[in-house]
Amino acid sequence: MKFGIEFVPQTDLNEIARLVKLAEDVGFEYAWITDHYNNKNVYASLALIAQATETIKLGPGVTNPYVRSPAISASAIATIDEISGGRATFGIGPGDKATFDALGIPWEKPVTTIKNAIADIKTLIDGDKTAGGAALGGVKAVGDIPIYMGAQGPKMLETAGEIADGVLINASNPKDYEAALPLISKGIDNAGKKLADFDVAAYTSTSIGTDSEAAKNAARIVVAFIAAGSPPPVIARHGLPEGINEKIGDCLGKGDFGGAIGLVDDDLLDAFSVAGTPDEFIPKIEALGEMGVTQYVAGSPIGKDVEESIKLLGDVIASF
Ligand SMILES: C[C@H](OP(=O)(O)OC[C@@H](O)[C@@H](O)[C@@H](O)Cn1c2nc(=O)[nH]c(=O)c-2cc2ccc(O)cc21)C(=O)N[C@@H](CCC(=O)N[C@@H](CCC(=O)O)C(=O)O)C(=O)O
Repeated sequence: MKFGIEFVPQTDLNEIARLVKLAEDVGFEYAWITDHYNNKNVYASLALIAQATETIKLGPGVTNPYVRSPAISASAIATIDEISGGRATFGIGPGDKATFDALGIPWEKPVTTIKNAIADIKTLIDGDKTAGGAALGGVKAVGDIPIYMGAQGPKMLETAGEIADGVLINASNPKDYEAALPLISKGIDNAGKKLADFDVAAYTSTSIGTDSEAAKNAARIVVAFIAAGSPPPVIARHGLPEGINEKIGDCLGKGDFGGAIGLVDDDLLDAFSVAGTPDEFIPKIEALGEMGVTQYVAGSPIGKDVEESIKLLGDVIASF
């Protein structure tokens, strides 16, 4: 099992770079930085992290093909590869409708758009010319840059299997991977590739601590947002009460975070996060591995005390 860590670049970037260095020191192999237009810039964040670290691979987790053209993304990730001495990875997903509505960007044919974007980005990173004649000049990737797709829908998962080197799935429970793996495998088979060469990364909401209840409580608000954004089939997949996503969504919509958190019981925590003590973590990560997960990505909130939690995750990593 490989281990990654996710940060949302909305806090002090030098602190994030310091925490990624700590993560590298305790055994994490990947750092993924989320990309939302209303947060700090993902590539500026990655440049700082590249300077602060030596071995950890790093990249957007995930950008999208709508806010930046493939040429701009290719130049940006090739630059990170150059700065980091060949450690760049590249995560790209379809983004979300709410974002593009706010930006006035039409969100059309996401599968086709991602396929075309990845084809152009690969062409440019490889130093070749696109059909339109674009080519990178003053920046050159050090080597191959693995391309991951952020995906959750069936078509997007199959497409990831077909055209990417790995997939980042926003899901924390083995049931989600039981459903996702056949779709990813279909795409891998379509492309004549091997599952063994493909990285299935579980982008999980993580909260670890020495006190189980405190760790679980730290995850409840994040799980509330995930549950509220989960479609009915996902609620049903986890055997959760029908309409719980709407109930939580209503509380969040009214700013009633206490009410939303009050609705997040341990079944919801188990469905949408990995939370508890290190001893509780190990069997949960093993269960994800049994479903075909090959990279565990520790996502928000990571824990009540992030620095302490990264060290505890280091103990978990040491046992794999
Ligand atoms: C588009 C959408 O794909 P999806 O994978 O479910 O999208 C949900 C999320 O993955 C997407 O919003 C991501 O960008 C969210 N996301 C992030 N989104 C961000 O904006 N920033 C992030 O940092 C970020 C991180 C992230 C990490 C992991 C992860 O799994 C997702 C992440 C969907 O509806 N897919 C369906 C339908 C696809 C579709 O539109 N098909 C049409 C069009 C086909 C065509 O396009 O040609 C058709 O069949 O006709 C499907 O896959 O079956």
